[in-house]
Amino acid sequence: MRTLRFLLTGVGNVGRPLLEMIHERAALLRERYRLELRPVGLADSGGAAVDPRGLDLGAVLEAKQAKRSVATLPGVGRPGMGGLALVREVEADLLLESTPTNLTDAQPGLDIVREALRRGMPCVLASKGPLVLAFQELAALSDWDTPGKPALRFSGAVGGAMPTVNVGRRDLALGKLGLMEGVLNSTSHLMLCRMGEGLTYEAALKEAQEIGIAEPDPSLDVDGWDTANKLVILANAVLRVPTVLKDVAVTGMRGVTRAELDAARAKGGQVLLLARAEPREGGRWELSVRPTVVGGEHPLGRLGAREMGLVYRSDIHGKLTLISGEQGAWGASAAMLRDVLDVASQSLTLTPRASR
Ligand SMILES: NC(=O)C1=CN([C@@H]2O[C@H](COP(=O)(O)OP(=O)(O)OC[C@H]3O[C@@H](n4cnc5c(N)ncnc54)[C@H](OP(=O)(O)O)[C@@H]3O)[C@@H](O)[C@H]2O)C=CC1
Ligand SMILES: N[C@@H](CC=O)C(=O)O
Repeated sequence: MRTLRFLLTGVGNVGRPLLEMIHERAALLRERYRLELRPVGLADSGGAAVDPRGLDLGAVLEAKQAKRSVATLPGVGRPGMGGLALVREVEADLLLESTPTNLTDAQPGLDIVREALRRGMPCVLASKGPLVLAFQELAALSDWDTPGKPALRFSGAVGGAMPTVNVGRRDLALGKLGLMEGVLNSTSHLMLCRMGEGLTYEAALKEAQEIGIAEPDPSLDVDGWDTANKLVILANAVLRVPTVLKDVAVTGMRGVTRAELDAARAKGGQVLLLARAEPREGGRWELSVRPTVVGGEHPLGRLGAREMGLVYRSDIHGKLTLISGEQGAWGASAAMLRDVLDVASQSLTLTPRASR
């Protein structure tokens, strides 16, 4: 039996279900993977909770359910202790990071992940800011560029449970990739569908917020930036082209009218907030995010309101369409868990180095 001691920064819509899954599936983890995942440090916006013997997840989840910070937990709470201090001061084998995405400076996630990787700690991210603003730097600090360096995984950051990064990078190995198209933001897609059914913009956004899929700042969703973030991550990770946000032409969905939604529907198609990566001369890619009318014959033309999708085209694999149903933040939590298992299977000797 192996024990992996983990830190989690961000205990919100993604972090909470992740802890629930770890708690509820502890027996299955032991039985199937001979693995115990032990939470030794958690941080939210109010501070941290630390226990090297393992925090009581039942008590943690109860506190978060009651909208209390983990820092209020008796005996283990550390009011005011941030994620960075957690990584510096608490010995652990693995960092899980799910703080809010911030496109200004990618903080607090970026410093937390940098510090963890520098200390030799594998990192699993749901947050996109560090990947979007510093992909090449994090790749250089991790196994992404150099085998043997600490693992960096982020499959939950692009499409939740839909295995966009894994399929593109691993399963389409050696393929020369062609046009890639995706509906990668659940919130805007749900909103476009609901508005097509007659809901107002505000009511549609409220539904997305209620199911926990909207960003803490929902302008990232509706203005196309969350989709652009995911396209930047896929371009770096799958297309293997160093890419930053300004390489993407971005138009959000706020300007889409009811008449446009109705017209697309009448023809059997729909309006999608579509991410596209199109190969051009000289190894260049043209990247865009914009509302796009697609017909019913398009592989994503009949995407349901609660679905996301991605179409890869490869010269040797052909066309591959991924569609994931039933969105929800838990899809990203489940993807983080699969990344944890990937890290656990690859690093047979994880070295705790948090106290240096
Ligand atoms: N929701 C989704 O469907 C998906 C989200 N993501 C990404 O995952 C990340 C988390 O999203 P989500 O869970 O929805 O967001 P939430 O707003 O629900 O949760 C954010 C968590 O981070 C905590 N937090 C905020 N600031 C800090 C800080 N400075 N230090 C430590 N913790 C902090 C919050 O604390 P407190 O609890 O005290 O408020 C909360 O626990 C985002 O980067 C998002 O882009 C990725 C895929 C899907
Ligand atoms: N806000 C995002 C959450 C996942 O990345 C979305 O709506 O898709």
